[in-house]
Amino acid sequence: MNMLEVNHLKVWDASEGREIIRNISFQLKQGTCLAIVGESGSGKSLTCRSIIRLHRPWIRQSGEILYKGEHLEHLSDKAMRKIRGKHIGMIMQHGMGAFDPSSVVGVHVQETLRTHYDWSKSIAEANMKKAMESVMLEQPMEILNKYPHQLSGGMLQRLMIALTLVLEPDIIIADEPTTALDTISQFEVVEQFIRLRERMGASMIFVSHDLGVVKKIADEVAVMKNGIIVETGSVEEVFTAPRHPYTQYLVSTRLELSHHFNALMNGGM
Ligand SMILES: Nc1ncnc2c1ncn2[C@@H]1O[C@H](COP(=O)(O)OP(=O)(O)OP(=O)(O)O)[C@@H](O)[C@H]1O
Repeated sequence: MNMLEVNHLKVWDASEGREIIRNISFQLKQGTCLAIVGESGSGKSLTCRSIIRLHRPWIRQSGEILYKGEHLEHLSDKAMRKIRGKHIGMIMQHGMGAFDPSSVVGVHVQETLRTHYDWSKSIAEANMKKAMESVMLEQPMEILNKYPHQLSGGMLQRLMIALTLVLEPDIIIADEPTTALDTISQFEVVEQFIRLRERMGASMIFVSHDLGVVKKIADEVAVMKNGIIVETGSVEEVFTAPRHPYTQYLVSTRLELSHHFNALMNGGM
C-alpha cells in the first residue's frame, strides 16, 4: 500500500512567476524509507513542505498529494493542522527553528501534545520523559525547562525525535536533520533515526546531502536536479548502477565525502 502518493506536483514563486518544482511524482510505500537527494536548491525542501502544505505565502503548489488514498490538497487549513504532527510528522533542518525562542522548549512540547491528545499534563510529561530517555536525553525535566538557545543543535534534534516518538505519526518527513550538526552529533542523530524506524515501523522521507547516511537508512532513492526527479530506484540500484549522468556524478563524488562518516558509523571513532 502507498502511504503517500505525490502526483504531478508543481511549485512556483507567485511573486516572480518562477517555476521551482516542475511536475514531479513519487510514492512512499508503507514501512519504507524514501531518500530524496540532490544538490542545494534542487527543490528537496519545497517538496517536503508541499506534502504538509507549509509554505511561505508567496509559494504556490498544484498537483495531488494523497495520504492513505485521501486527497490532502482538498483539506481545509484546520483539517491540515490535525494531519501535521500526529499523522505526518516533520523534522526540519534546524531544530532551533522549530521552537519559539521566547519560551522554554517544554511549552512547545506541551502545546503540540495538547493539539493531538487529551492527556493530562502529568501523563503528557511522563510519556515525553520516557521518549526523551530513549533518545539519550538525560534529565528530561531540566531540558524541558530550558530555552532553545540553551540547548545544542544535537539536543534539539533529539528532542524533536522524542516528540515524534510520542506522536507516533504514520509518516515521518526528515529534511536534512543532521546538516546543522557536528560529526559526532550527526552520528548520534542518524543512529536515533535508524532506531526510530525500527521501533515505529513508520514510513519515512529522508532528505540528505550525505549518501553515506542514505545508504544506511533508506530503501528507495529519488534524485532531484533543478526541480525535477531525474532518477528513482532502490538504494542498491541507484548506488551501484546509476543511470542518469547527474546521479553518476553524485554517487562518484559524494560517496568519497562520506567515508569519514562511515568510519564513525562502523565504530572507527
Ligand atoms: N520561500 C521561498 N521563496 C522563494 N524561493 C524559494 C523559497 N524557498 C526556496 N526557494 C527557492 O526554491 C528552490 C528550491 O529550494 P529548496 O529549499 O527546496 O532546495 P533544496 O534542494 O532543499 O536545497 P538545500 O539542500 O540547500 O536545502 C531554490 O532555488 C530556492 O531559492
